[in-house]
Amino acid sequence: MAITTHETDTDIQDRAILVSLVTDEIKRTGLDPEYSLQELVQLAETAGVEVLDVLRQNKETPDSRWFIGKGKVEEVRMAAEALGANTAIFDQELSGAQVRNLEEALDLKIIDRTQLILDIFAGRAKTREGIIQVELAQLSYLLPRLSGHGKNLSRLGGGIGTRGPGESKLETDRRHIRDRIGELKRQLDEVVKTRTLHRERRRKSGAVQVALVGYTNAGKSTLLKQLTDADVYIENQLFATLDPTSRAFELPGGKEVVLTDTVGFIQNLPHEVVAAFRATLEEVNEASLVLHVVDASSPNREEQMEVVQRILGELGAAGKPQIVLFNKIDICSPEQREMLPSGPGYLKISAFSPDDLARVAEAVQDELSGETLTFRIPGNRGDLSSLLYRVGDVLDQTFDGSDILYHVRLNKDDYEKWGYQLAEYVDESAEQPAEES
Ligand SMILES: Nc1nc2c(ncn2[C@@H]2O[C@H](COP(=O)(O)OP(=O)(O)OP(=O)(O)O)[C@@H](O)[C@H]2O)c(=O)[nH]1
Ligand SMILES: [Mg+2]
Repeated sequence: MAITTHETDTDIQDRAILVSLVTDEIKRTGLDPEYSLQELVQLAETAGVEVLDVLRQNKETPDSRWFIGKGKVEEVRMAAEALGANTAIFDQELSGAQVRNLEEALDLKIIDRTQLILDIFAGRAKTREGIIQVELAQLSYLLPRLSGHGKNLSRLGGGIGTRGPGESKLETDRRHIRDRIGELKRQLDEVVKTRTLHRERRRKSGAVQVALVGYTNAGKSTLLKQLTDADVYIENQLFATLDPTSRAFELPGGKEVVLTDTVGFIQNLPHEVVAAFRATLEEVNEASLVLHVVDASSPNREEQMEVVQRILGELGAAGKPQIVLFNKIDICSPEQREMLPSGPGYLKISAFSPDDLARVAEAVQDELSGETLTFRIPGNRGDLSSLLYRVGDVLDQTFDGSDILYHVRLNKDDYEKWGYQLAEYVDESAEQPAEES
């Protein structure tokens, strides 16, 4: 099986040349290819690969045979020879034919970004669900890339080490892989059913779900640990967490919610991966509140936030109430702090500051229990006054000329339902300024 075999090859250290091709299409996306490449270096190191060199090429369109241009292939070959590389890792997705042609031309193991990510996942998966999902993603990625024949076929799924699904040579047969995919999907359905039952039970017991989401390495697991004393794996590397962990989390008012840590997101997260990890990521959809953890110290903070919002959208969770936690504020430069947006829905925190953790707990409580607003209702609008009493918890009322000022605690859902009638009567000047760090 895919996961258990990788130990055998760890003595053969992967020594790699990284390659990035910047096409016009990539330029049009506006994404920074250098940032992607930096990340590829981190991913490679996380996978235990020694990075020897990084080569780049600008080209209108990819070469259909080798992806990079012929001259560049020669350059990679010479660099590999000079530095003693045994692997080339491409930052963009390669077709099956391109992999085979490159292998032939370079006599190196050829891996692309997606395979590298899946390989890291394979090394991390601990739960049954995680293991099934990784293998499913690997095989879904591999299948359309299996065409033609040859010795290279079995190496195609090899990945770093031998964690790839191609480890067992027999499994490189297409039909066999299709069968296996079917089997894995069935197994996953079972796991999903069990998970759904658990969730149902949790829901019936009235437990409210809060999900920690964010870019990989933002500090999600650290926050779960700091907030709940959970014993979770924390590492300064990409994709430290693969399987979701849930812990009870007590809010200041004594109410308990369930806080869930999830797999981190990354740019260019391949579709196969999102699809395969849907079961895990379902947790996010079940949540009443999303805590979006951001590494505020990252120079790529904004891109990372966009990636997270886009993937939340793909999961159908874009409209969830969200609190953005700008984490790692302790290592931000004054300029970085200055640039951070502020206001309601944004908190600047360090996961290591007890005061900040208390503010997170307060914010979660406020968000879940609603907010206190002041309404200025004209004295002749008895209908609105009674609506306020119906949908909210009126804390006090004072008279101001011909108006009545109501201080009301509103439940979020109710306010969303009725707020359109009341919105224009919110008295902004009476609001508390948003809490700031
Ligand atoms: N300085 C500082 N470091 C932090 C803070 N929060 C987390 N870290 C560090 O950031 C690194 C990543 O933390 P994790 O909690 O593993 O991050 P994650 O979001 O769970 O990452 P993945 O599971 O890989 O997606 C670790 O080295 C943490 O110690 C913080 O507030 N300040
Ligand atoms: Mg984590």
